Amino acid sequence: MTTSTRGAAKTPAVLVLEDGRVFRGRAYGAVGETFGEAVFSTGMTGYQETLTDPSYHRQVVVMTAPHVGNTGVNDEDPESKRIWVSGYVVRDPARVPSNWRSRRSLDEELAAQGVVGISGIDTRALTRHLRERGAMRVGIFSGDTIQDDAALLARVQDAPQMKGANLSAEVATTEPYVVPAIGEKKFTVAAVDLGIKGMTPHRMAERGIEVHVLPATATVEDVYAVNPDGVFFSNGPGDPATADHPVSLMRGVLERGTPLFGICFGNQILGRALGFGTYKLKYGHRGINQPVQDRTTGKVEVTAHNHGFAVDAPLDQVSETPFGRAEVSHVCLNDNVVEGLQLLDRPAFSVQYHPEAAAGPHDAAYLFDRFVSLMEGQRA
Ligand SMILES: NC(=O)CC[C@H](N)C(=O)O
Repeated sequence: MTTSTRGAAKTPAVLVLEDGRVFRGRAYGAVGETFGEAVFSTGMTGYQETLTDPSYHRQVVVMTAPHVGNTGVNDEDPESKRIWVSGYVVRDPARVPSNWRSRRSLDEELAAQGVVGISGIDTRALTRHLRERGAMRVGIFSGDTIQDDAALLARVQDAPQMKGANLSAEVATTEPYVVPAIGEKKFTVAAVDLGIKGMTPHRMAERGIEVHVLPATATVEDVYAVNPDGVFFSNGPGDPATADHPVSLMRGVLERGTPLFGICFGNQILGRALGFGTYKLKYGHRGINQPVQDRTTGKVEVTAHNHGFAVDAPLDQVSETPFGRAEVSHVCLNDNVVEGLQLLDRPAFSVQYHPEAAAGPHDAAYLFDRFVSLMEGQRA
């Protein structure tokens, strides 16, 4: 990737999908080339949180909202230390950002971080294509990297697939760190970082939890060395079928009966730890308006999603697992995909979506309170 930006808005760019469909537009952000899995996000706000979510590592994100960058880039909203998307696709980027917190334009930020993007293409047509054909590999090429379409297509078809990708270690912390409780400390949680977003420990800290964030390679001994009241497994990039170490770590936690909560990748890990399979969705769920039903209360919540894989568990029956009975606690009302699991004989549950979502909606914030209740129950 190169990062020259001067005149990028006039530099031609080409987006090539692995099935040969081509879109032509203009460079946005860094000029150069990039590859990844093409996925679309329907969120109309929260682009900074999307770009900096480590779960988007190796994905090229297509924004269905036509105007992106309107509020520029601030220093408060990132979910991690850098942008993780491997490429960014927008229709009509803001020419003049306007917001009291804005420090620079999104175009400048993408360029400064070396993230290659494309603008000025028909993102609606591209999204419909991905919805019909499914998420697939893509390349974006601008400036000197443009060659004839056949040569570009061959390069896209050589790029790695998302299925089978083991990526947590590429994004997670290598050193443990502590996020202190806000106010009085009530609990200690060991959070296994598979690609954690900054807002997750914050949501726990707000509830009096001191969060010990541990590397993805943490062992059962590392987890129990912090004397946790609860253990958390984070979101993260890649294919859950490859996450053998987190699955065996989680089994160690389930055996001990410590309260356990998982989000997104963490839900897929719980699924696997219980003996269920995972599979790749055709085009996944990404956005901030996905309807989910909490089957334990019957309530419907509007939620933030970012997942391309899902757990394969029976919806309408209680399953016997090595850790007792388990059931599907949450389901997506658009397509009946499993969105949450809970154990009936042990204090453990997880959701496939994002109750921490900083850009909102916040309907699902109660799940952090549920985790607190499990930890309180264990003490009583
Ligand atoms: N946000 C996440 O944790 C995503 C989990 C997994 N990488 C998926 O795409 O399904």
